[in-house]
Amino acid sequence: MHVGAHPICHERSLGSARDGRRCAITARFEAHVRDFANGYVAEDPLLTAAREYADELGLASVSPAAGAALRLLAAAGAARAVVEIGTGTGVSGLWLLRGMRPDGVLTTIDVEAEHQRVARRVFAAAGLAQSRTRIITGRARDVLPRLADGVYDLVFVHHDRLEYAAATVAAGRLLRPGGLLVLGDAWGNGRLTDPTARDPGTVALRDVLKSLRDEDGWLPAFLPTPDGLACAVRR
Ligand SMILES: C[S@@+](CC[C@H](N)C(=O)[O-])C[C@H]1O[C@@H](n2cnc3c(N)ncnc32)[C@H](O)[C@@H]1O
Repeated sequence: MHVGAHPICHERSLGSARDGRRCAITARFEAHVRDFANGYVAEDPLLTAAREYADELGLASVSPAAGAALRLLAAAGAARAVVEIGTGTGVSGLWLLRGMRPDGVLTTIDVEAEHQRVARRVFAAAGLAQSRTRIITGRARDVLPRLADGVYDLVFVHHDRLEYAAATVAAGRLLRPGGLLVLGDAWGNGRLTDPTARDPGTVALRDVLKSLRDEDGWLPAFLPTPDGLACAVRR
């Protein structure tokens, strides 16, 4: 077991971030940062309800901090055409739509029609016209080849880590030059930086982040929201 002074609290403690243990001060600091980031832009009751529906279905949704970042990114890019892979109950979709141009269309894909039924109700309750969303039921790998090349401003990927690499390749084709790819849940539920985590989903996530960083076609940055957003602009 590693024994050493912790870089943040300078306490000598048994264990370190490396073997998954953290001192109490660091844990409190991390909780404080997470709570501040999630509370800085508060969710409205509709987003809270959509998140609760997701919880009931056993689905993860983007954190409030990640949702606010998605809205920011869509607004900064004046996004009109957005693809989302992983509709869920519509939490991330609603954040994206609120940042997009008023005439923008969200194309959102999910293999589970039941999840999309809830999302459809959430979008309607938000007062969005049906024309603002194109909700496609199907597996990402079957649907993505049917979407047009080079016309999308933003692609948000939030489904199955084992399919993030294929979705990234597809996004390279779908995005216009200057368009933005965002991968959700990019901390891999905390496993990304745990060197002992070698499950296939975590390994796949590390590989896709490395390829985004190292390949010429992307300009990458990692946004450390509580759940992590890996972003890259299509050159
Ligand atoms: C984490 S949830 C998405 C949550 C949503 N983005 C949000 O924040 O509200 C992942 C969703 O991806 C869907 N999914 C999983 N694998 C898929 C695949 N291969 N193709 C399409 N959808 C998939 C699941 O049914 C689930 O609804």
